[in-house]
Amino acid sequence: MTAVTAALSADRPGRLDLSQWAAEAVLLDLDGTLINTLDEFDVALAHMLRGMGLPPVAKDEIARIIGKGSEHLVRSVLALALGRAGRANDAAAVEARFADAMARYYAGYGEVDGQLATVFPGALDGLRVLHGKGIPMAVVTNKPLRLAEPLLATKGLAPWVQFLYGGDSFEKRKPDPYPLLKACERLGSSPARTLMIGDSSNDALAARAAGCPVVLMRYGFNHGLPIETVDADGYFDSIDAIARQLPARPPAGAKPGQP
Ligand SMILES: O=C(O)COP(=O)(O)O
Ligand SMILES: [Mg+2]
Repeated sequence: MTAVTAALSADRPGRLDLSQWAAEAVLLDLDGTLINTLDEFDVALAHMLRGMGLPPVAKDEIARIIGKGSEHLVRSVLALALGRAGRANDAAAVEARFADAMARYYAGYGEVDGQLATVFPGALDGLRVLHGKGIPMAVVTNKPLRLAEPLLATKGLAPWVQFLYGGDSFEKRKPDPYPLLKACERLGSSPARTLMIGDSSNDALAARAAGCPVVLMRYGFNHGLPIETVDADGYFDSIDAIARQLPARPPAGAKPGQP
């Protein structure tokens, strides 16, 4: 039995007892996990739609679409707005406007990147605690690097994170396991000993396929669905709470079981 299975079969079936499980590394999602970026998405998309002469889309509708990358977000919002304007909104109509919409979206987002976003309570402390325990971290987001990089820096999270991978870092993105596997490779950790912390089914699916245990934040977006409907190893209200439970990483060279 692996240590993960052993910890899972403890007194809370289906849940991973983090205090009994030594993490070699942690992977973190960005939007909805570390940072609340809903207001930035809202402003950038409003800028895009205004410039295209299309009606606005509500914030709660945007919250349900976030998490699958900018292209998916822009295509979905375009289709919604075109439909509301009484215009054709099939795939061909959306594709015809896609490049223009993306350019407007990036321009709108670039003006507010990091300014309207807030770090979720406990996220920064959580990163500090993980760092103090010697656990290396990487951020694996579907947000493009050009937006993710300044955001992480502006919000003061960058110094705690070894690597950042965006939705455009590789050919495949979450829910594909590829970015998680590449992050593990770079961190020198085995997937089975690397904890993914996310906020959506996208993160959970990618982690399951990569063989990483996964815990999910209750405050995130998750495509508008209750988070506990997603198969995961635990559900938490703050990253701080996760970080405090995990044991410190044993020094390099220590044998399993050694203090
Ligand atoms: O869809 C996005 O742009 C952000 O997604 P994330 O939740 O992977 O950070
Ligand atoms: Mg997310």
